[in-house]
Amino acid sequence: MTNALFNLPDSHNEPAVSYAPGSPERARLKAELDRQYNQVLDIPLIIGGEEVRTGNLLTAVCPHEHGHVLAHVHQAGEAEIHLAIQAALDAKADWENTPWEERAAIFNRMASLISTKYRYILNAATMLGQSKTAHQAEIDSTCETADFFRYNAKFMEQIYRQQPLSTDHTWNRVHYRALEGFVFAVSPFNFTAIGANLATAPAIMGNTVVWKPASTSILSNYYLMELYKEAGLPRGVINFVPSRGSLIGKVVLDHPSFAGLHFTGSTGVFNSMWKTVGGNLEKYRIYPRLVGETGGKDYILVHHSADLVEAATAIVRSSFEYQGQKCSACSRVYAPASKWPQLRELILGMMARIKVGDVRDFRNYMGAVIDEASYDATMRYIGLAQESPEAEIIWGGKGDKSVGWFIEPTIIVTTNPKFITMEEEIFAPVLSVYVYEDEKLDETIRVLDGTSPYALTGAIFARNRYVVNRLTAALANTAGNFYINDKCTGAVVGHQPFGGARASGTNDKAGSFLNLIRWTSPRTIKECFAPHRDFAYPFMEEE
Ligand SMILES: NC(=O)c1ccc[n+]([C@@H]2O[C@H](COP(=O)([O-])OP(=O)(O)OC[C@H]3O[C@@H](n4cnc5c(N)ncnc54)[C@H](O)[C@@H]3O)[C@@H](O)[C@H]2O)c1
Ligand SMILES: N[C@@H](CCC=O)C(=O)O
Repeated sequence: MTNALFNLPDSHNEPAVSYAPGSPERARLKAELDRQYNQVLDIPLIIGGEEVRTGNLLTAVCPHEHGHVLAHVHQAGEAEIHLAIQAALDAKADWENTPWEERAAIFNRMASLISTKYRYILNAATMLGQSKTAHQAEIDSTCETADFFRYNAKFMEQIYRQQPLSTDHTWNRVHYRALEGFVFAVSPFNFTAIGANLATAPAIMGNTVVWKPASTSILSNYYLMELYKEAGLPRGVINFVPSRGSLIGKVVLDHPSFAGLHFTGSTGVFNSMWKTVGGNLEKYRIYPRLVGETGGKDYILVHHSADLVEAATAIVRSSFEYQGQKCSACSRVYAPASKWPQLRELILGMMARIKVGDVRDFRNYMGAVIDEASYDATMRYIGLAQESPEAEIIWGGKGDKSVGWFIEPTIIVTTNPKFITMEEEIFAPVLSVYVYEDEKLDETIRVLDGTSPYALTGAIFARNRYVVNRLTAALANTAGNFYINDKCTGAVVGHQPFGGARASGTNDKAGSFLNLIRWTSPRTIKECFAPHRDFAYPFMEEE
């Protein structure tokens, strides 16, 4: 429809439900958990709106009960990947020419469906398939996902309103085109909301997408596709292509119409894709946009002026919520020697209250890690700490993978600030602590800055304002998301644009207009109302 300049509904953040004992929401979530636990889905590819079954199947299981199958998932081969690319290209013209307010309406409907019918479906799928507790599922698959949809519609509107100056005789306009080609979205297992945002952020800007979800978050990601369909997203705009990463990466990145990569995952995978793109440059029609948010080795630095209860709370929450499997999770702490005995006691007091187990039991604070590879890798790191004279495990340290991939929340204290667990991303419930001499704060800042290649999130705890100011300046390049007297996890869409630098990614800030800018190729249009009629300059006729 034309002949009106529409205003979008105001954006707001979806309020989280508490699932308190006896609440109707808790009863509905439990019922949905039972429904999904007691069925085995057959999950197809979705290409151009059609379900495609290849018969080449992977199983999706509960990480906390790995013998329990949730779904059989059809995997794409080379032929289906080509079909998905073609479906995205076929859908492109209609979608990019759809008026922006129509696209925004679909996104607002997606958000409304999440806050009502799909809240329980997505939360249950995220709990069962990714082993999140009810609270962690709620803030991810409901709140953050709905927030991405509502706010991205608003950010699109903001971008489109950015227009250049004009004069009496010229009208200058910027036309925010979609990219010429299709976008490849590749998502990690750990946030349902990230899977949602990686595919839909390019889509709201008029692009069509080939989406490769992680094999270990397939259940919730499949329900997202159901939601998009129910909200009226046209066929072919997002094509759902579960597949082996290395296969789909090779086929897609080889295609001349590949126009952009929207990736979140490990640094190694992103680096390898970037290299492949570099080697293929001459094949492409355009320079592809490469957006990748990658690994982290996030820290909390405690100053002796800090409130220790607040610091201990932040350390425990950001290290162990969702089993430490947030890219933002705290995995190294720098604690002042003068306060370490009290801080340690406070932390251990909280640890004693943490229960680990099946997430359907709402008393558990933690579930299992995502798969056997993660379990084995984490236990190897714990083994290194057990054997080292430089490290002492002061909490946890054991694992049991007989039923689920369970690892005790583990705290290592090391005398070596560059001990391997202070340096490498483990992506599991393992926290390392280095105790520094209070008077060596400057040296500790330098060590912190130079210890790990990552720069995603970091937090400081101090009440001395001069110290807050000094640390904020000195640690400027150590984190793309920096927190003062708060935990280093839990960025909220529209409030804390999210992304890191160094080896943590391209810092294109999910949850802000900065990310959406990457999915448009602006065209400047100058129209002249009084074109010149004589080519000559005035001084050409006389000296
Ligand atoms: N910075 C952020 O915002 C952010 C957010 C979430 C997770 N992460 C990071 O993600 C990682 C954990 O997630 P993960 O284990 O799912 O990451 P991963 O890198 O193993 O996988 C990410 C995705 O890439 C796919 N993939 C793997 N190889 C591929 C290839 N050659 N071509 C194309 N796709 C390929 C995987 O199948 C998956 O879908 C951690 O490093 C974490 O820090 C970062
Ligand atoms: N945005 C989330 C982390 C996403 C990565 O896994 C947070 O801020 O905790």
